[in-house]
Amino acid sequence: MAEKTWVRMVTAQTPTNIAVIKYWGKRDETLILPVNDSISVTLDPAHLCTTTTVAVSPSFDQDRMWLNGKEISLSGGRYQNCLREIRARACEVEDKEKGIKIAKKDWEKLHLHVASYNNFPTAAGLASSAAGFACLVFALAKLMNAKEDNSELSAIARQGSGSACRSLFGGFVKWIMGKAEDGSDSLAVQLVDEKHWDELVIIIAVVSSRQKETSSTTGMRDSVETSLLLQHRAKEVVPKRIKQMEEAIKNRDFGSFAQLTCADSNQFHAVCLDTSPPIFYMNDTSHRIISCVEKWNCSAGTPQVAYTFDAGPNAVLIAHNRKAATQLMQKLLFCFPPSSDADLNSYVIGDNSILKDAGIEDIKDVEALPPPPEIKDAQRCKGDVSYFICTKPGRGPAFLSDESQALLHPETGLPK
Ligand SMILES: Nc1ncnc2c1ncn2[C@@H]1O[C@H](COP(=O)(O)OP(=O)(O)OP(=O)(O)O)[C@@H](O)[C@H]1O
Ligand SMILES: C[C@@](O)(CCOP(=O)(O)OP(=O)(O)O)CC(=O)O
Repeated sequence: MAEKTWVRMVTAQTPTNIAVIKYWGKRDETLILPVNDSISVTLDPAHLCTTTTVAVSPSFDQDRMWLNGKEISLSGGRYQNCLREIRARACEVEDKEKGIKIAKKDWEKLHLHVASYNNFPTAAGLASSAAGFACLVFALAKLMNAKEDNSELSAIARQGSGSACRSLFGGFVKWIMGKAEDGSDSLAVQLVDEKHWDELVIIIAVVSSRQKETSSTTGMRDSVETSLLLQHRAKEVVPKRIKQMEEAIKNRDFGSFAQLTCADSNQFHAVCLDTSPPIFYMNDTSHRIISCVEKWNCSAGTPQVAYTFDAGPNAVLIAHNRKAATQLMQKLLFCFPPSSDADLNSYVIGDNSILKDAGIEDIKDVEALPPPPEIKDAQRCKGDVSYFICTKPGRGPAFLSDESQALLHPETGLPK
């Protein structure tokens, strides 16, 4: 090994994803092996993503990690499993310019520094663990010159958080549950890339950005132990739905896509209710959003928007196209206007150019919106939604080569 002065770094950016056929329940808790396949759509990293810098240096005396600027422990089993698996695949690295040579066997002794930043709330039901673990594994694989492809890396990210395996790809992604006891065939594959169905528009209603009461991990463990509906779902319902969903995505059949997405979200929450003690992830605002979309889809004759909810009250709304998204925004802003002192540009974030299409420039335009005709006696619930994020299906992980975007200092390897 060269002198004890160098620091080698890699920075990557990884998207989050939202399942349209849900993963809920493990058959192996340690390896994180699911009881059914799942399918997700990757969200545009321009609006929701994790940035992670990983560094190695002979001067580091222990593995350390900083999440959103605060040091956290890496001693947890999930971090340890990911680090062990990726270290086992590390290869020789040589950078003649910097005088760095790391032999394969050196990786066992060398320590790592990791700094990660989520550009959205952590542990608030917006899948920070998915983007986070995918980014960690993706960046480490590059740092360590591992030769595995993204599907193989997904099987490592899976051991950090199940849903993380689906964040190794853009577009629509399937997590194949696999059969092997060692989990080697439980990995993600890309169904289609983000260009395949690029007219879809996604609006997330952040109903609460507080940390949730029952984590996904605990919730699904309780469901596996107590819910009969979960067993029926995994065995009888999901396998058929996966096939139908793959067809709907391949054919860009929005009617079928929306019907399957909504039904699967509702069944996942029914499993939560069927769990003992029951788990309530959605709240009154979530239910009002469902009702608003259902009434509109019904009156339009064909589905305009699909809704899906993860382990929290936030709604992820997938609109057929820009026109449907514009109408959706008008309906949502009528039903859930911002509190009077709010600034519209911080109430609707992400790609908020949709506001312009909707003819909304300021709060006065929101106040003047007509009630959605399909909702009888539509109520206005000010302040029930914290904010909206407008986004779309997006690409998979990418490296950031510009050192100024690194989260660690290139000389000290400590957070900037
Ligand atoms: N950028 C990151 N890098 C590594 N680990 C992360 C990162 N962000 C979050 N995590 C891990 O994920 C945990 C949060 O996961 P949790 O499942 O509770 O919330 P979530 O993923 O935001 O919500 P959900 O999975 O329900 O959508 C954090 O405590 C941390 O351990
Ligand atoms: C409701 C879900 O979002 C559950 C996600 O669960 P996690 O992947 O967060 O759970 P662990 O594997 O225990 O880390 C549905 C989904 O993403 O498929």
